[in-house]
This record gives sequence, structure tokens and C-alpha cells, in this order.
Amino acid sequence: MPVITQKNATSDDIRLLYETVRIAHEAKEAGNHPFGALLADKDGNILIEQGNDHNEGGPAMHAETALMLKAGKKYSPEFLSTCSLYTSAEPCVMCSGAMYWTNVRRLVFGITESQLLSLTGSDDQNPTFDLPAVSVLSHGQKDLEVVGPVDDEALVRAIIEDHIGFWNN
Ligand SMILES: Nc1ccnc(=O)[nH]1
Repeated sequence: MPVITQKNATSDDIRLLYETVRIAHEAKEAGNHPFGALLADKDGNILIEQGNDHNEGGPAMHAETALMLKAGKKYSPEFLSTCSLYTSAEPCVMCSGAMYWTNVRRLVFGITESQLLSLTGSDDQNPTFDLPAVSVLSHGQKDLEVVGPVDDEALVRAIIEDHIGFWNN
């Protein structure tokens, strides 16, 4: 069985989650869904940024999956095992899978998928799952660290802001 460690966010994690809020906002301004993700190295340097890209890539082009596809092409699995995936909203089953296969071993997310579901409802464009990433990842074979949801009111408000009034539910 894999070891899934759940930890609290560090101040660096919070800083990088605010960056995902900015990326999500930029995605929304570009006509995509308000989701943002980034890959950071173990020192907290941003290596790749990626917003939701469904306009170009279709409905499966979630920010996290798009990010993992780029990361897996650019870096070795050994290096990626030392990196973290940061995302404004908890990755869905597809994106958790993309993280797993790309060999990124640390996940940091802001709000849960369940919280996201309460924002999107059954919107045609984003009929959100209600499945914790840990539930997916705990069925794999890799040891991973998961941080989230983050208990920081200001950050949660910042994440949610771009979703309010966005979804038809
Ligand atoms: N967590 C996410 C849900 C839906 N779309 C995304 O790009 N990301």
C-alpha cells in the first residue's frame, strides 16, 4: 500500500497557491474556466504555469492535466519526484491520475472538489466529480504527500471569487 502523508500548508505553499489564483484569473480573462495550476521545485521556484485551456484543448484540458503533460515532456521522472503540483481547486480523478503517471509526488490544493461542486453545481461545462484526490491516489503504488484543503480564509475567498456567478447552476 502507498503511503499518503497529509500535511498542513507552509507559508511558501500559501504564497504559491495565491499564484494559482492569479493563473486561474488569467485563464478566466482569456475565456477559459477559472482554474490555475503550477509546478514548483523543492525550493518553491515556479517551473511551469498553466491555466485551464478548454478552448484550445477541449473539455479534458484541465489546468492540472495540461500542466502534467507539459511537465512530463520537459523533465525526467526522477526530477519530477522532487517537485510539487499546486492547484487552486483539488484535482479531479483524471488530473490526479495525470499527476500519478507524471511522477509528481507532492500535491498542494486550495479548496476541495466537494467545495468546487457546491460552486459549479451541475453546470454542463463542469459537472464536477465529488471524489477526494487522496481516494484516487491511495489506490496507486507511490508514496505521496498531499496538502489541502487549506485552512486560510483569505485564500479560500480569493479562490472562490472567480467562481461566484461564473457557473450556471
Ligand atoms: N480542478 C479543475 C477542475 C476543472 N477544470 C480544471 O481545469 N481544474
